[in-house]
Amino acid sequence: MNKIKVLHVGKRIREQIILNDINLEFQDSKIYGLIGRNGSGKTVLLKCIAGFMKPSEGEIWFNDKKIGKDVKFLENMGFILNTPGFLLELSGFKNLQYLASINRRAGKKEISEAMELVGLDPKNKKSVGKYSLGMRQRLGIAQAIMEDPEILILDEPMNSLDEQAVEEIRNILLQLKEKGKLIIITSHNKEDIEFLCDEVYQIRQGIIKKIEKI
Ligand SMILES: Nc1ncnc2c1ncn2[C@@H]1O[C@H](COP(=O)(O)OP(=O)(O)OP(=O)(O)O)[C@@H](O)[C@H]1O
Repeated sequence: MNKIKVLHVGKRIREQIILNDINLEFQDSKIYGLIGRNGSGKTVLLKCIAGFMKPSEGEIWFNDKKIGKDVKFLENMGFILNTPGFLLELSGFKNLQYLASINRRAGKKEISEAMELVGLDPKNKKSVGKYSLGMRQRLGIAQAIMEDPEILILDEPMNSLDEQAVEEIRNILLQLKEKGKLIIITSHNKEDIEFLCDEVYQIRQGIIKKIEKI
């Protein structure tokens, strides 16, 4: 059973308070949504949870390990944060192979399966530079799931996707939840959040508030 605890987390960037006393708890088999205006701090919070950014105050725990102390980064995590940077001259498959060589947890089979799941052909030799935005976004999702992580942190995973793709990705996320994954997503699309998330939180002026779903 995985649990993430965010305890009294604050973040200041150059005297600006981005996050103020954030307290949250996340667990397996659930999808959590973060909403808020542009610049409200959603990405900063996700980066703190992942261990890519250090909170100014407070602690983040992954099970019995403190992020930034016992472990550098959240363990067993797949993520999309910012636009995924791919090597434009290589195919999608080669890009994922390159990224998989870092952790050595995903081989050719796992990469192909992740690509097929998001509707990309692993045999397609087209270079990523010639991919549409939607194809790149799908590749980003394939990269996040190829190592079969227990935790998924996805910053606007539906960006640039058309209606059909959004529907497909929604179903994939729901399947992953059924498999026991802990998923945190941000979205500007209310419908995605309503449809997908078990719990929704809004960040406003650094403060987080649980939104009761209608
Ligand atoms: N590395 C950084 N250096 C300076 N300021 C930053 C940095 N990262 C974020 N900020 C500032 O923190 C605030 C929150 O940014 P963040 O990216 O978390 O917003 P967001 O809610 O994800 O917005 P969006 O919906 O546009 O993605 C913004 O004012 C941003 O300018």
